[in-house]
Amino acid sequence: MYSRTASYLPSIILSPLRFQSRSLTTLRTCRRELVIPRRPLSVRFLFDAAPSSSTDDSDAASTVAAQKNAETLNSYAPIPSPPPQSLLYPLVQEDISRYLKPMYTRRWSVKWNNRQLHPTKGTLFLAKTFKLVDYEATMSFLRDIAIIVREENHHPEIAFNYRTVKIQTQTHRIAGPSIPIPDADGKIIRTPPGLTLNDARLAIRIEKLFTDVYLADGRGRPTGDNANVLTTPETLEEMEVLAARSLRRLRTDKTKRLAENEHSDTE
Ligand SMILES: C[C@H](O)[C@H](O)[C@H]1CNC2=NC(N)=NC(=O)C2=N1
Repeated sequence: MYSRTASYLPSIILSPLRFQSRSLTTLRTCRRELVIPRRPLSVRFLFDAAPSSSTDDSDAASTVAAQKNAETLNSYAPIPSPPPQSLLYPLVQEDISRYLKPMYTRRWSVKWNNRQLHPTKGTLFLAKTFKLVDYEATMSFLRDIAIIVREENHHPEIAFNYRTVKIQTQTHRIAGPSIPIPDADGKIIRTPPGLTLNDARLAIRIEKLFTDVYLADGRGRPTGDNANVLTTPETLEEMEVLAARSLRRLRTDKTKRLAENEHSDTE
């Protein structure tokens, strides 16, 4: 794909006349080849399939449904108001008790230093693996999640399979003191990733969607109690221990990678 594009490019550069005589379709194909791989097909599909408009009736119906959903969800976890973008502080004890603890009983957990879905970022994530009955249900759930994600402007990492959807969310830069993390170019100072009210909101909305729609109509399957033992920090101290541990790992790994790069440069 890239090689076809690459072999075409010199002819554009070397021969403007020949380039002009080529059909625009070829150029468009060429551009498409360059653009499409940057966005996974599944994600394009999800957004393209989002409903574009709704009638007054369905607006009214969805408002009623939304109120009903809010009541159902509030029975186990309130949705926090979105924090201002400039005040993305890590969750405090009250937030953990109020928003995360009820979610732990629904198989959400805090993953630390998880590279499985994101090879370059470690540290804390709020995560859950959902189970569905078939691929149609999985695709539908992903589409519904994509709508919530767009509304929240908070983008979790998502991996999916035939009947499972793995979600993990973190806030890339939390407010607070900066911590030096060495990057590819050398040492930089930045605030580390962490968990904020944005992550709690997103997780609660996705949980609400799954419970009220997918579990309710049988397309979602309850996650059994025999699922793997999950990490569920209930106090700020426990959360900070995890954060410190994962950051230490992140920094050590980056330093190691830097050293390896230097080593290969000198060879
Ligand atoms: C400016 C914009 O709001 C931010 O870059 C958002 C976008 N989506 C995001 N998604 C997630 N998961 N974490 C973030 O910190 C984040 N930041």
